[in-house]
Amino acid sequence: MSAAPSPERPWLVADIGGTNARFGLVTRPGGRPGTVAVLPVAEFDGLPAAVEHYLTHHAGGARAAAASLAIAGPVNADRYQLTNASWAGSSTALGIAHVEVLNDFEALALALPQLGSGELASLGGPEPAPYMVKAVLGPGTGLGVAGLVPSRNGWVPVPGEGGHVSAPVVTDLEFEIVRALRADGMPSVDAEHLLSGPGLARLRHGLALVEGTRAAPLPASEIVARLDDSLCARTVEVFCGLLGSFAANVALTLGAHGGVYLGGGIVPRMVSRVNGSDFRRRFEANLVLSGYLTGIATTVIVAEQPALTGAAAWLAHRVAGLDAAGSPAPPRHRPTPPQPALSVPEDAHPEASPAARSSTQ
Ligand SMILES: Nc1ncnc2c1ncn2[C@@H]1O[C@H](COP(=O)(O)OP(=O)(O)OP(=O)(O)O)[C@@H](O)[C@H]1O
Repeated sequence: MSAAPSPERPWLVADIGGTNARFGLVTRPGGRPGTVAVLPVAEFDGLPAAVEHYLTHHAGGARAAAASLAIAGPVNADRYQLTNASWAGSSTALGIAHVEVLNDFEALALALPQLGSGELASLGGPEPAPYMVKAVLGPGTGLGVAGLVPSRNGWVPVPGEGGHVSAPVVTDLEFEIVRALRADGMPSVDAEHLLSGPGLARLRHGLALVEGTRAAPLPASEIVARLDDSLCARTVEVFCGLLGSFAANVALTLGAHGGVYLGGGIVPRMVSRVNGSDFRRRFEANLVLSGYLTGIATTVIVAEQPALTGAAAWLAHRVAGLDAAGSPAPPRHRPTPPQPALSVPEDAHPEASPAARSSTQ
């Protein structure tokens, strides 16, 4: 069991993505991470070299008493494997007495109960219901997804690999883009292949193919920045529509009455674009359960490095036995979820009799 953090023996927290490795220190119990630095993953051979660099060059040679590592990829006890970069190994190689390894979106989910209103921006819907299941997702180098479930003993994070489900292709244009990309060599159509930084570039390429034009490749940051370029603007529109449908899929799968939260490296940088897009209409556009989705808030996490906050909360929970999200535990008895406003059109399930439908409600 590790000691509480102090300025002399801080806790190291990290959020390791396919592009960026973010580090910070927690120097007091319950404190938020400070001394934050962001290092490029591609410039280091592996996690131990990046940790060594951070502690030596950004943290005054600090020696960590414990660490919490949020990794963009599957984790198994002390072992990690980045999905979109080469780093892999065991956390024991860091030589730190107590190390927790968790998924990066699991850490982001754990940050949610700690975030203030100034760290969140609405994308539509009602106020998020407290103490109900929450979902978090975010396009970055990849597409992360996780849930956060209230229990009698506090919040329970639910990691997964939801970015690798099939892409939520809905409109004729989206089908045409995917068909063009498939013909151009895209091997499969995971959601992450379209809803990520590389996905934005792929969507723009696909849109150009559909329109019979050629466009020199551009990175995601350029596509988002070029407001007066028609192809870039339409690419962002397609991205936002797909994102709305994907967020709805996650909300429906988890029953996320506590809200769907969006993080990652792209959406927080273009909140007004997403707000002015088809995102929310696509989120609510479900033939059977539109009323259910209308009652679910969609919110962008605009906090600085929120996954570090979640990684610190997880360590506090594991070391000091605090609620996993570092916040007061939810009520012992879960409130009844709002009843979904089911409005089933007569022709939605032509094979089902009214009696059969009502028995499922
Ligand atoms: N200003 C910007 N606008 C839009 N996209 C951007 C911007 N800056 C960076 N990106 C894109 O964000 C992605 C990186 O996002 P993020 O910082 O979440 O990565 P990461 O945490 O390393 O990745 P992941 O956790 O998904 O593996 C890159 O694909 C990059 O092109």
